[in-house]
Amino acid sequence: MVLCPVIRKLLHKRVVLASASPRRQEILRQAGLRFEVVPSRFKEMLPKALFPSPPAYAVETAKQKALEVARRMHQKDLRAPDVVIGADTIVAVGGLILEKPVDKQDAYSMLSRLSGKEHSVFTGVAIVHCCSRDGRLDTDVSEFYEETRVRFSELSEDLLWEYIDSGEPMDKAGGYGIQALGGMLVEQVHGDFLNVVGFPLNRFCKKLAELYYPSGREDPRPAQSHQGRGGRDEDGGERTQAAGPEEAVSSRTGHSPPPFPTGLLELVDSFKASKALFTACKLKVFDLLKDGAPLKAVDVAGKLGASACGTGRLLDACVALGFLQKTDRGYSNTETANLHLTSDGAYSLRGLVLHHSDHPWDLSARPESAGRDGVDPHDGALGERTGPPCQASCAHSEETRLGLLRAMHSLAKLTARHVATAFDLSRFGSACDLGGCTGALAYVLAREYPRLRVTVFDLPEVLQHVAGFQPDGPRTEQVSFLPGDFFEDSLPEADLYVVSRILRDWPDGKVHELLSRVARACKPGGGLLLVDVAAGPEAEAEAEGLRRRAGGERSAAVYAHLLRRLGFADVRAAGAGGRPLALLGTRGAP
Ligand SMILES: O=c1[nH]cc([C@@H]2O[C@H](COP(=O)(O)OP(=O)(O)OP(=O)(O)O)[C@@H](O)[C@H]2O)c(=O)[nH]1
Repeated sequence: MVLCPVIRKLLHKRVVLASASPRRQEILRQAGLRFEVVPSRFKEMLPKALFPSPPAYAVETAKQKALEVARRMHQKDLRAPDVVIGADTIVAVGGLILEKPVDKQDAYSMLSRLSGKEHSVFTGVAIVHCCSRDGRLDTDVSEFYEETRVRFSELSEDLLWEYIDSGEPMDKAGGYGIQALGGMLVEQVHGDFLNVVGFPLNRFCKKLAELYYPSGREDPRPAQSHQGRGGRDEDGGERTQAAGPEEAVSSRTGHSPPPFPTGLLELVDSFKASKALFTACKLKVFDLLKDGAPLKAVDVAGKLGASACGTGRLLDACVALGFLQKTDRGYSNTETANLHLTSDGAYSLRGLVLHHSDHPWDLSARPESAGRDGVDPHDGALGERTGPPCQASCAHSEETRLGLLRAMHSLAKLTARHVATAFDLSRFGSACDLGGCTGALAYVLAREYPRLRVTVFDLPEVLQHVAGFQPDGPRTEQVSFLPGDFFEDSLPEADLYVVSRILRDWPDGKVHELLSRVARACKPGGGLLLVDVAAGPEAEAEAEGLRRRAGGERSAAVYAHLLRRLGFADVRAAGAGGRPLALLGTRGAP
């Protein structure tokens, strides 16, 4: 079947994943689904002998997991989510069903049973559409399963025990994790790999497509049957009620709707997601949940002096965004939140988030830029506009400038080591970081290259604040600060010029002017390190479109082309965390 973009169909629904499996959460999150996680309390103890086949068992377990969550959530708030997804993964070998091992000995007997043989991995999935009406919960279950066949090599006793002692088998069906160490055991996989990991994403999308893009206009929904009448869908799955996707209604009334405004709705949705993050940071939710025991929504509300209901919604939104986790004991921070969203985390980005929240337009513009010589960094980035009215006032206030410095400092600190090590810069003896602000990158460059002397060149009104941002530990003599304007003054002499995170909001003309000045100042054999490029070909295209609309990064290809035109040769790109990060060009002979 032809796949359609289906995940977006769930973006505007409240979706709950009834699973504690981190793998399922990751697979679905990476597919772009937004959801809350409410692990099911359903005990996986259905009598296996009653099922005609192993997948029938997996499907029923998945369904019971999802229904348990739907009912519990409905009972709690008299409001069920729109969709609950449940899944169950099992291994079937020689008529036996293997689930998660209960102890090491159990893991040993499972793995030795699988050694040198082929087995099947089945994941049953239930998609439960819920509707609370007059205090009653109506559910509509669609279900399916996927099979993947996996062949193991012959496993030596030593390998078996070494693997078991790694601890990996314990929370995995069949006692192995194909995505990690367990991959060593596997000789052949026939079918969907993600199905083995715990969630058959491809089949899930096809199922959603069946539900949300019904084929014929006359009878838009796939043939369905109802619970109690023993109906089965084409996968052998039981359906309790017809699914209710919106297209079905419009087809029945004969009304043909306009094209679905996906981009617009996604924009609204991402605004809501950002808003939840901004609000939680402002209210210091992550500070509150740091280190301590998990807290219930009412307790968080009490400490914040906010309403329990609103706080609960905010916390659930943070769970869906991956910043909080929710268990029976309450809410607690995820690793990401501890590291980046608390006020005093070593890599805190809270300042950046707060600045984004208060000054969405001047975030990346340099603090001094607005109003200077009538140059507006957003010119071009936002068409003919001469600058947002908010900019003059917010960019001039001292408090705003400090907030912006804090934001830029935290971001530079977070990425500095990646930037400093993206290329081998040991051939350079001196560097000049243009607009290097608080010196966050300069200090890391100095630490990585003990021979390198780094000058931070920035406006006097910026440099007057840098004392408050000096790094911990011994001050390095390698770093010095020089006041100046890189558009007006001669650039300090250096073997390497660094242009990091300052170009994104400038119009093309200003970018060209600055890089031309760098090219003129750079000696043959000298370098230009340019940081802040958009990721990947798709992201590049998107970045170009987005940048034209609202400012932002340019693609690596655009910058590389410009650097070559300006006389830089051997322009190379390097990335970090799977996305492009920086370009290094070497100045050729003029
Ligand atoms: O190769 C791999 N095979 C299986 C897994 C993981 O194994 C578990 C299967 O257990 P189950 O389906 O019962 O799910 P739980 O983890 O108990 O979570 P629920 O709350 O949904 O019941 C599953 O986590 C797979 O991801 C694996 O990681 N690799």
